[in-house]
Amino acid sequence: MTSVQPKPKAKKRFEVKAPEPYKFIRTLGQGRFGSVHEVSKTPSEKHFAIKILPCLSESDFEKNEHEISKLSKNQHRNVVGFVEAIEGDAAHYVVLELCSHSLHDELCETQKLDGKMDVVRVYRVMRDVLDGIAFLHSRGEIYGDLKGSNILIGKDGIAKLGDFGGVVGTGTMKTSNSAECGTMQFWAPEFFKQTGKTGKTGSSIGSFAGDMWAFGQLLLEMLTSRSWIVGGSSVEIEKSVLGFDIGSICSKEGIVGEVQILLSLLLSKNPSQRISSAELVRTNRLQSVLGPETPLSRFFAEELESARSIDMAKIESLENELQKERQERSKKHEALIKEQNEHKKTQQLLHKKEQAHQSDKNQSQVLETELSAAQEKSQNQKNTTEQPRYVPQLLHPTTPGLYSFVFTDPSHFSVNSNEIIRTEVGNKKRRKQLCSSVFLADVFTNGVISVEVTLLSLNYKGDLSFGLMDSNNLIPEVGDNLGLLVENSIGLSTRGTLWFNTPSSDSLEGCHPELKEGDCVRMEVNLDSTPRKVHFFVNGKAGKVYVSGIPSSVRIGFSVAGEGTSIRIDTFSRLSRPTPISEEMEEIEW
Ligand SMILES: Nc1ncnc2c1ncn2[C@@H]1O[C@H](COP(=O)(O)OP(=O)(O)OP(=O)(O)O)[C@@H](O)[C@H]1O
Repeated sequence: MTSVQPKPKAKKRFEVKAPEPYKFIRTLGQGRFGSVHEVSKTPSEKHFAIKILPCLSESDFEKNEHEISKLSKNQHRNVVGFVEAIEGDAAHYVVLELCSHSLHDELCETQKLDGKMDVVRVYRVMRDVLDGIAFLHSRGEIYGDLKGSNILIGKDGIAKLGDFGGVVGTGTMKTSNSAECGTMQFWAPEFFKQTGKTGKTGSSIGSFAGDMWAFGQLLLEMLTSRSWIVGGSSVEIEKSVLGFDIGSICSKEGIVGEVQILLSLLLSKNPSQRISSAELVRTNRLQSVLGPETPLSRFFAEELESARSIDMAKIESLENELQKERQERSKKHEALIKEQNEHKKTQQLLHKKEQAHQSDKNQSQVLETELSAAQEKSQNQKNTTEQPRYVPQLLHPTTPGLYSFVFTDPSHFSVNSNEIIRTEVGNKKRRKQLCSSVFLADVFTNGVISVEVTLLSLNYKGDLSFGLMDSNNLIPEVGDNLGLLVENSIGLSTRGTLWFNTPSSDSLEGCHPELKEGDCVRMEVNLDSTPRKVHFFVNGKAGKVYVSGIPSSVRIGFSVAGEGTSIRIDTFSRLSRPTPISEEMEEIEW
């Protein structure tokens, strides 16, 4: 019997088949430069996404290597997870974390239903995107292709930047080929270089300010549920971008106050007036999409009404004034505390002296031995009752150990996995250690949150404070004081002092022993109890006091003064139940 030879198929340019040990499951999408597929890995059966980038020429090879290198070197909570890259005969296979959908899908769904996206959802997604963009910008990288289909929503619900084909470092020129330079609908006006003929594009596409324009377009699209850049051809799109006027869109859509200012700062046609990603993170302006209006936003809205344009200098000077006022107040507060502490010390010394005169020396020795034995006994008892009885649960279960941060000034820190190192101390001319702060990106409003850190390296006594602040505060500026540098904050300093920058309490010395390198500090914030509470543990031992009446929404972070000081975040979890507060602990009101 002769076997029938199958007719040879026409040779494909590259095979849409997964490389070993991956098995093809289904196609997820098709981009301009490659297709994306869901695959499972044998033998674990874990699912991933594989992006197939054809590699048919030298220039394809370079472009693919560039994308892979940018993605693998810039891993972050808000960047799609890179697993590995496999070089095939005619393609590069990039294995990625499998995400559930793109922001573009979500926007299409909302538009189909004729609805508007919930503002909390808008805020959450855009804050994730901003953190990702700010992270890239802090490393001198431009994202270059921000749009809904490049924002992927992970299985963990976190928005991440995907598709690193557009990423370039500063100083790198991009080609003028629009197919390789992001998507025209998201191009900033300055990228359309008018040469007399419309449709001609500039030679350098992509800048930090260009990323912020695209961020603004995306935010506007999410808030209004429609895209404002229209047109089917490049000429029409160019016309639409150059004629774009955020002022008239805001009045048409009834967008006022802080949100209008935010959009105007992002969608300013002048790139030098556009807000930077670092400034947007620092000022926390994005939070305005959540409303409600503040007196400051009303002031700005009135200003806008009359001027119809944003006076950047005025905004900056207002913010500087506000900041100065805060710093003055916090200096006064600190001086007052110092004075009170000095007074307390003198009083205590006088009291001790009096006691020494009155008592018999021998009797006092007997008493002291009895006292220390009793203290030891009670400490032992305390330790047994304070064993943590909770089941830790990671807040970001799919990316255990990787957290994202908000910095006073990212250039003052370097982050290596969960280790945060203070690299710069600011204005060295002043020969002073200037304090800088770093916060976990999350704002907490409920639950029992436990954050445990190890002090890896301390530069000098009292150079670090670990605590929380009211999330309504702006991220503080670099400054002279420790504490968290702002009002409505508390922190445990490495001197063992509990700092209070609160309306009703003074800082307390000796709450814990002085902290040293290698010590492990845990802060437990209970936002579910009435009143809300926070307490600290050093190497498992609770302090003498706990704080009640903390704000309903808080940020957790550090203020660091010493150059080279480093901390590691060991656990960051939600506890199923709070650690009981011992009756011996004193309650101090916020
Ligand atoms: N890691 C992933 N997990 C799940 N889906 C993904 C993943 N990466 C990409 N996708 C899906 O595949 C589609 C194609 O992605 P790709 O990045 O190749 O192109 P694009 O962004 O849609 O288009 P363009 O190439 O024009 O930028 C995306 O729209 C997205 O829906």
